[in-house]
Amino acid sequence: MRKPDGKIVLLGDMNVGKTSLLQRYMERRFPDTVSTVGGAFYLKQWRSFNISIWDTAGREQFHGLGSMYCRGAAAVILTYDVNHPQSLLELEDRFLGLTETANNDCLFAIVGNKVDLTEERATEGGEKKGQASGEASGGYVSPRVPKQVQLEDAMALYKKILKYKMLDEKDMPAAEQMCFKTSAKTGYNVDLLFETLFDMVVPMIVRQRTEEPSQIVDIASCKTPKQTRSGCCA
Ligand SMILES: Nc1nc2c(ncn2[C@@H]2O[C@H](COP(=O)(O)OP(=O)(O)OP(=O)(O)O)[C@@H](O)[C@H]2O)c(=O)[nH]1
Ligand SMILES: [Mg+2]
Repeated sequence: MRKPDGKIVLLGDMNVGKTSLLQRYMERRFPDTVSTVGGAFYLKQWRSFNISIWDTAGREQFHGLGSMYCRGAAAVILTYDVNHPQSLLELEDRFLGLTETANNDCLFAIVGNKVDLTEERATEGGEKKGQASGEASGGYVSPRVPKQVQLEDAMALYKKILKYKMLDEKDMPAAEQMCFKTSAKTGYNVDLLFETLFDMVVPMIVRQRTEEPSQIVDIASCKTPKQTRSGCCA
């Protein structure tokens, strides 16, 4: 197997849909998933390049492995569930620190998954119009307007990450370009997410390749240093 040319890593809390996003993209389906143990990767050929996409476990007990998976990453997909604001906060508190091992010019995408549920809930909310807010249903009090994460919150986190990484906003893709709302269930924006990143990662791979040879010293072409009379190198 040829060594992958670039690496993309999915990070985020358990249950946000990392595995589902990857399976939706790679296998074009939305199968039942089990909570990931450790990590797993897919290889995607994009143009003439091989890109590995790593799925990681969000469960706390596997947290220590995260920085290992991020080693040498060209891009990290920080995933949250749009219906669980806490999962966005976790990205900053728990997952951002794991990206220290990624490449210096690593790209960050912030992805709010499960948008299909917000649409469902909005429709349900509309149907129940007229009911008292927070009305008890079978003992469970459901708020009329569910708390959802807004895209602006994700964009604010993106800008915070650039500051934290001491990256100049001018040199990096804009927040609007790097914050996505997706649904692994319907496939909404899933291709856009992965393929936007592939297109951004490819020039990084090419740049890396052109920079690398200049660091290699060609011993054969090195001239033998002239000897001075005293025997020291000139
Ligand atoms: N409605 C809906 N459900 C989703 C979506 N994505 C994932 N799910 C469901 O959410 C649950 C968790 O999905 P996973 O993909 O296993 O989550 P994960 O982030 O990989 O979780 P860990 O492996 O534990 O870190 C599963 O029941 C999925 O079917 C989505 O876009 N919409
Ligand atoms: Mg998983």
